[in-house]
Order: sequence, then structure tokens, then C-alpha cells
Amino acid sequence: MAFKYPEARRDDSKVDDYHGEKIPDPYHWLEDPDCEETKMFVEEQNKLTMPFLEECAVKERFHQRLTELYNYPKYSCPYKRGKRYFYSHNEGLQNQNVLYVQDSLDSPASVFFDPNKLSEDGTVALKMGRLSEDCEYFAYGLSSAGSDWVTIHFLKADDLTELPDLLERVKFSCLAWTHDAKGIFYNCYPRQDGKADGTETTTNLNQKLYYHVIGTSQSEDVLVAEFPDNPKWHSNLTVSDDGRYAVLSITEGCEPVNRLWYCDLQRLPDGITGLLPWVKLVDTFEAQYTYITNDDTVFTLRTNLEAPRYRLITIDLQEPEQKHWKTLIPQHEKDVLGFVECVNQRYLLVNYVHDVKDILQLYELQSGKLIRDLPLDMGTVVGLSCKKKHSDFFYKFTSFTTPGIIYHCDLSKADPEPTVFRQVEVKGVEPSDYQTTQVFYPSKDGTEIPMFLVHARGIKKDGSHPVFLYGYGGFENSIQPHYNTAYLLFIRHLGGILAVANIRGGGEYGQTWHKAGTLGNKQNCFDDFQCAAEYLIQEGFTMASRIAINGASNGGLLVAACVNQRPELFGCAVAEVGVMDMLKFHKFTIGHAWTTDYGCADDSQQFKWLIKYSPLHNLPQAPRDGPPYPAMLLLTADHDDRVVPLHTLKYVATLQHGVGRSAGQKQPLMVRVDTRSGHGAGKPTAKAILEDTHIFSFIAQTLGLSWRE
Ligand SMILES: O=C([C@@H]1CC(F)(F)CN1C(=O)CCN1C(=O)c2ccccc2C1=O)N1CCCC1
Repeated sequence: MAFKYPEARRDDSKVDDYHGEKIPDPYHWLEDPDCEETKMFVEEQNKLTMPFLEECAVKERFHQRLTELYNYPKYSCPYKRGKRYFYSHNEGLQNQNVLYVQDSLDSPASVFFDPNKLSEDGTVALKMGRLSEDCEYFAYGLSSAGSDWVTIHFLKADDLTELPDLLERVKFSCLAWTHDAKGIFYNCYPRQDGKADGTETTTNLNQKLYYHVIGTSQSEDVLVAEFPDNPKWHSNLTVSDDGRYAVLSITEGCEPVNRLWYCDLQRLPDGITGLLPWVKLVDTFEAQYTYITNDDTVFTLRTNLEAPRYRLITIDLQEPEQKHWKTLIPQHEKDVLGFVECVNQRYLLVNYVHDVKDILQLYELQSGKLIRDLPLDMGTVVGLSCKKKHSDFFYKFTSFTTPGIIYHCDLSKADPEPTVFRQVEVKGVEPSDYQTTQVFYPSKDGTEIPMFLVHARGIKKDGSHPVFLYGYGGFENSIQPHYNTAYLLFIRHLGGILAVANIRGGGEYGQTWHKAGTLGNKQNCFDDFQCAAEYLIQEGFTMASRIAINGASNGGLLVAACVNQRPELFGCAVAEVGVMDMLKFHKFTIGHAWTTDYGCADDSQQFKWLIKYSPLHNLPQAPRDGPPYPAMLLLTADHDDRVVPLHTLKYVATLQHGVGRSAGQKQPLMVRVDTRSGHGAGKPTAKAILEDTHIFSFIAQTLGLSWRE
């Protein structure tokens, strides 16, 4: 055996019964993050992995060059609140972005809020922030060490004085001010036994909606909505543009469907003093309804009701029955309706996704008539700043080779042509050195799958190029062109090709694309991803031994499932924070919300789907003489309370016990467990740079790639 992996105790007495089928779970003890045995397992794994990663040939050079190229200024769109403008900015290598404020777009800016001051290692992140309607207060949520848990704090916006108000046990929350700035709606969970710092695995149930009045303590907060009969429900409150309505979106999992209740705040003679008298405008989980704006009682909503690629409808609260609902913008015959925002009182800024690329258009709110297209290259709108009461708006564009261009458009002008407000260049990256193409390849069932390819100009199809093949494939999340410095280094200095496969399960073509990659159809995701690799080989770009596959979260599941099914198709596999135990995922933290994509092993039919591809349950259980596995690097972190580390720990213990002890297995099978880190959101720059360095150094080392200046 090439590597001696740590021995992990196998509890062969632990066998679970699923609808009569006996399923061993010998590493179930790894589900307890706090027991000494688990801590020892993690320590021993890191002792093997970290030296290997640090000693990879290109590691130092990759880290140095990535740090240099990552060091470019990053800006968000500016947004106007009250009389001032705010924007988020990072000088380049700051661990967290800093919030700035200025009196006008071209006046000097000053620091409004700097999260970097809140921790030495930059692991306290600003997860959410909301200025009250007239900019009296700033409410903001802080997360620590990458956890989903948030604490909400308050600042006076004019002199930045901290208020004593502090809201805890907040997770998956809205942050919505009433327009009188008296208080704010937010979500939190009941107290639970044990820790709530992001290292626990306790399930998150019974989320409630509260109203906090400024100047009071959290214990006095007003409970305005709770769902004791439906512990899996989440609620998300929006206050309407005119400040009159509290609009409540209720979800039960991750499927794009919600109930829509509202409360006319003007009909509360005593104000917000208890459970609100909710009017249940939509009280089923049949479709998704997202508030866009309202004119008096006429609500404009984005929906997928009878429209898997989404459309706009209006509902008049005075005639709420479905028979009175009107279509404002019908479903497009091919493109997916993305975000929609009201601007300048009577216009709608509308995004469509056309073959995974963004379109931006202006429509008339009242008629739903198209007014014009806004100029956009092949890429993605990653930021937008606009309000109904403002005549101007900003949008931020990015692509695989464009870090960011912010455009400004003022509709009050005679010729409201968008102008470049801010364009960032990255010294050392010449976009014209790279070529981005989009190809369509057939999957196993003949479905045409889009894929982006980014590589040096003029490469030859001689089968020699290493490939970094990325996929996600779930939860209707689309993977659109986006700027990633590490990708460009892989292309430029390791001679690689970046391939991003838009496999089913994502939202690239709306709900049908999503559903085609969920529940009993989940195998389509894996087929699509494997066919992407086969296409790249058949087209002469690469060969199996030069393909590295990568995915995170649901994408980590994708990578691990594909390695189990086709170990000979890949040279290297990097699975980040993956869902590996498909029989037990619903038991931990927010995992119960994912049954909408995966199903649940508690159901006999769904158990049959899950056991077929569950990464943990489809690993060779003992040394075998089958085809060797690709080099594997698994990543997880101690504060990942989205996909708890136990998934990866149980998976790597099983992988090393079986494949890892096979005589033919020469390539490493390792896990990197980071500390004071989580699922990804809010990761400090230093950690992100080191993690990308480790990933690509591992790929270079195991694929035998050398650095080219
Ligand atoms: O993280 C996830 C899935 C994928 C997602 F749907 F995009 C998001 N997600 C989530 O688990 C989202 C969790 N989440 C809620 O359930 C929720 C309710 C109300 C407000 C905010 C939230 C929120 O962030 N997964 C990890 C692995 C499998 C799925």
C-alpha cells in the first residue's frame, strides 16, 4: 500500500434496519464531534494530509502567485439609503469586506463597518445587514468561524454608536424593518440542549418569527408567527415597498415553493403586540410566489405556478381568488425568468437566463411591456442595487475572465444609457490570453447538457491537457460564469482547461431541469457529470488520468458518487463539504430541508433510491483488486453546521479501510479538516487562498503537473 492510513475502530455491532434491509454503520461513533475518539481521528488524519499538501511541488509558487493575483480591489454596487451611499469594498487581501459610506457618489468615503476589527483571524463575518428605511439604524448579523448561527447587533447610522440590543439564536433569518424604524422582524430558534456554536449536529426545528423593538431586550420581543404543528417550516418576512404590508413567505424545505401570507400593518390599532392576524393569500406548497412590489392592493409577484421557467403575475388583495389573478409577463418559451426588481416607481428590471448566460431588460410595470435590453457581455449579473423610489440603479457584471464591471443607469436622464461606474482590472491577468466557449454534449439519455470551457487561446486537441471539471447539480442552483482567480492560475500556470458542466438538478433551464436531477432522477446528475468527462476525452481535450473533478456541498456528493461509479474515469477527485451519508443526512442540523431534492430513507421507496448512490454505502468495504480509485482529497471543517463533518469523516474512514488497503491503490485518499471554518460563507481571504492552494497543489501533484511561468 502506498500510504498507511490511521486505523479507525469499526463497530461491527452497529447495524441499522431500513425497511427490512440491514445496513452496517461501523463508524457511527464519528457522528459525535466532541468525543475524544473523533477528535483523535481528525488529528491523525490531518497529521497525514497537511504535510502531504505542504510538500506538494507547486504549493509555494501557487500560494505566492494566487496571493498576488487575488490582491485586486473588490467592490459591490453602491446603494443609496437616506441621503447617503453605501458600498462594500475589499482592498484585495483583507479577510473580510469593509462597509463604506459617502455623501455622494464621488465624495470621499469613510468606514461605516469593518468586521476585520472583530477577530484576529478574520473569522467573524458580516452575514447580513439592513439600514432602516430612512437610514436611522443599521441592523447587522455576525457569524463566527463559518457557522450558520448569527447574532444581530444594532448601530445608530449617523454617529455609529452601538446600541445595547443583541439578538441571539438567529439562523436562516430575514431582517426587515418596519418603515417607522421602531423595530425589526427576524427569525430565531428555541433554546436547545448543548452547544449552538456551529460544531453541534442538533437538528434545527421550530423556527419562529419575532418583532424586536429597538431599545428593548430580546426577552421582550413579540412572537408574531410560529408553526408548532409544522416544525420544519421556515418563514421569511418582507415589508412592502410602501411600508404597509408584512408579507410572509413560508417554506418547508429547499424546493422552490412557499405559502404566502400577509398582514396589513395599518390595521393594527395597537401596533405589533402579538401573533399577527395573517391573511393566507396562498396556503399551499404548490408553487413559489416572490413579492416584487405593490401598488396599493395590487401585488406583483414572480411565480412558477404553471410556469417552470417562471413568470410575473399580479394579485389584487381585494379580489384574492385565483380566478382574478393576472399574468403580467408570461413564461418565456425557453429562457428562465431570474430576478425582478421595481425601479423608478413604474419600471421593472428583469433578468433572464438564456443558455446559462444573463440577459437584463427593462419592462413597464403597469403593462408588462418590454422597453429595452440593457447591454451585457456573455456572463452573469452578480450584484444589483435599485429601489422603487429611486430613478437610478447599479448592476455588477462578471465572467470567467472579468472580475467585475459595475454599471450605472439613471432613468431620469433624457438618454438613460448605462455607463461604466467602476471597472476593476487585475494586474497579471490578461483576459485576451483566455478563450471561453460554451459546448453542448449528450448525456447518457441523450439530453443535451451545456458546459463552459475556459483555456489558453489556440490549444491543440491532442488529449494532453489536464482538466478541472466542476459540477453542482441540485437545489435549482445554476452555475453561471464567475471569476475565480485559482481557476485562471490552473489554466495559465498548470496548462489546464476549466470545464463547468451545467448538469441537471440545477436551475439552468428552470424547474424541469431541477426536477430531472432530484429524487428518483438523481442518477441523471451523475450520468451528466460522467458524460462531461467522456465528452472531453472523445473531443481530444484530455484523457481520463488527467481529469480532476471537483464539487462542494451537494457537489461533494456528486464527486464522491461519480468516483464510486466510474473510478477509472478520473485521475483526481476533490470533494468539498460533501453530503456522503444519504441514509442519515436528514437527522442533522438543516439536513431535513434537503429531502425535497433527495427524499428520505425513512420512506421505503426513497430508501431504495438513496442506497443506490449514497457515497458512504457504495464504497468497497474491504481491500479489492478492482480499478484503483483516483487520488482523492476530501475537505470539511469543524464549524460546518450546514453539512456536518461527520459525512466526510465516516466516508474517508470507509474509503481508507477498503480502497485504501487495496494493493493496487497507489494514489492518496486523504481528508483535510480545517478549524474555525465552516461550509464556506464568510470564509476569510487567508483561509480561502490557502484552501485553493492546497486543492490545486494536490491536483498538480497527483496528476503530475508542473508549474510553467
Ligand atoms: O445548503 C444546502 C441547501 C442548498 C440550497 F438549497 F441551495 C440551500 N440549502 C440549504 O440548506 C439552505 C438552508 N436554509 C434554509 O433552509 C433557509 C430557510 C429560510 C431562510 C434561509 C435558509 C437557508 O439558508 N445544502 C447542503 C448540501 C445539500 C443542500
